[in-house]
Amino acid sequence: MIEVKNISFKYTDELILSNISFSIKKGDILAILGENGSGKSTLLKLILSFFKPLDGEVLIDNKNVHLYNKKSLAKKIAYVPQSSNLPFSYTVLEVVLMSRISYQSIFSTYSSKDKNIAIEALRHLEIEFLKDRFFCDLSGGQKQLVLIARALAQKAEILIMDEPSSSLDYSNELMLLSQIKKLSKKGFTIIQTTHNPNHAFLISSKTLLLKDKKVFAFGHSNEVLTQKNINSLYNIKVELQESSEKIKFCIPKLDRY
Ligand SMILES: Nc1ncnc2c1ncn2[C@@H]1O[C@H](COP(=O)(O)OP(=O)(O)OP(=O)(O)O)[C@@H](O)[C@H]1O
Repeated sequence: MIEVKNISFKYTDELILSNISFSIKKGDILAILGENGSGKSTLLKLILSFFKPLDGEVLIDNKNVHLYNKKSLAKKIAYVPQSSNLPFSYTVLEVVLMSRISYQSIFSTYSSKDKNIAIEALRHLEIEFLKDRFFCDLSGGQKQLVLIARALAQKAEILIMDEPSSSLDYSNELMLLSQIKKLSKKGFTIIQTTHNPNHAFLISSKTLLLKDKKVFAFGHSNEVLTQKNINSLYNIKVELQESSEKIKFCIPKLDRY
């Protein structure tokens, strides 16, 4: 359903990504991990068609992303940016309603159906009470939840999230992971970048590790997130253990520091 084929990319002279290939299916949750600056956000933006790759292509349902028009692509794929500084001087409800623009003709305004969908998305994330607040007055975590609600209201089948839980408190972080898992069971495909291997163990069917501009490993999370790979990826020492529910988790060793 999403195929990234041999893409390379540079902003200026220096290559940022080199010959990246992988593919995922409907219902997959893909975690992308790598050091700061390894190109995770750039890769998301290439999938979203914000940039054109130097070489290679991204296919969604066998069609190059650059061949979709804006509205039809917005019905396929929604983006939750790494964002708390977006300068929106709108209410939360208005920010979420922005996602419905691809469902309107040029002259129409938001319908009551659009409003209901926006409210439903806020309710889903338990933040309906924020609907009349100004987005710019919210905390970083609240803003993040609003942007996720905006993506849900877009009703796209693919969600691309850039470190979605980075500014959430522990409870909201777990709520978000559980929501992502539920969405994948409903057939949504989710790609998220994360700095936490435990998030990948908890919910991701697939994991992609980026290192030195290339794919360091890609495949089923439990096969990719080995002790050896995590240690090499970050140049750290971790130990892997397994919970009583057979979920692996990572314990860092601090003696390297
Ligand atoms: N607009 C830009 N112009 C020039 N270089 C850029 C631009 N955006 C990112 N870069 C560079 O591209 C490289 C990859 O950045 P990117 O944001 O994709 O990394 P990342 O893995 O998402 O990082 P982090 O984990 O810190 O969020 C970095 O060296 C960064 O400085």
